[in-house]
Amino acid sequence: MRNMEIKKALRLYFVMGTPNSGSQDPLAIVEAALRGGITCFQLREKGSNALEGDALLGFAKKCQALCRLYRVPFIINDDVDLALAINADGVHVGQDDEQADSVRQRIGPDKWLGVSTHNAQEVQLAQSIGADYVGLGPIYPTSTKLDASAVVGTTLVKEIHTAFPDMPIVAIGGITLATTGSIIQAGADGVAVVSAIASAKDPQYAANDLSKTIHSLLE
Ligand SMILES: Cc1ncsc1CCOP(=O)(O)O
Ligand SMILES: C=C1C=NC(C)=NC1=N
Ligand SMILES: [Mg+2]
Repeated sequence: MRNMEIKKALRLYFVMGTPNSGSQDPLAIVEAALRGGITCFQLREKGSNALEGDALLGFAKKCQALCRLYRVPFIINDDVDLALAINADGVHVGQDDEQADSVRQRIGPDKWLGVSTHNAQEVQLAQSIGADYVGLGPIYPTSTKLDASAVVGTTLVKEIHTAFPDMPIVAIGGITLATTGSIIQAGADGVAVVSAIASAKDPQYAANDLSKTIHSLLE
């Protein structure tokens, strides 16, 4: 059943773009994260000196090839054209991006559609347009997304999970190994992280620690 497949994929959801890789080789970080056991990868190419055009297309294809090797879903953030061009497994859009319902028209029923949400009203809207999952956050303060909205905390995770028991929920924003357990226990199906893996001195090890913690809490 698709819903269960998606909930499992959300367990350890790595989100990254080349600007998040510091001085490291971004593709090496993606591969290390895959080796460490991430369950989903999202290419979120945003911010200063983000790749564009052919450079972005080439990098996206390399990430997609790695994800295929590790049998991990490959999601593109915001850029629906890119997602369609390379036949990504899905797209993730924010509240301010192309209206999620027109995205669903463009990508069709089989690709995954994720929507960023910050409150119950936005989750309700996402559900009504057929989102496959919601990203909920920022749970904690984050310096990765410069225009993040107000911190919501794990209380909202519990609230949304209770109000929308079937909606797959991935929490995002300032999440670390230390806070992952309480987020899962609040009812999230998984955690989405950028810096906890991308900025780790050993991204594979960081991903593996997160994976072990999450899988110790979920059957
Ligand atoms: C993309 C996004 N959306 C809400 S917070 C965030 C960034 C999360 O980055 P980090 O895991 O480093 O706090
Ligand atoms: C903003 C976001 C929220 N949630 C997820 C999963 N990805 C994002 N880019
Ligand atoms: Mg966006």
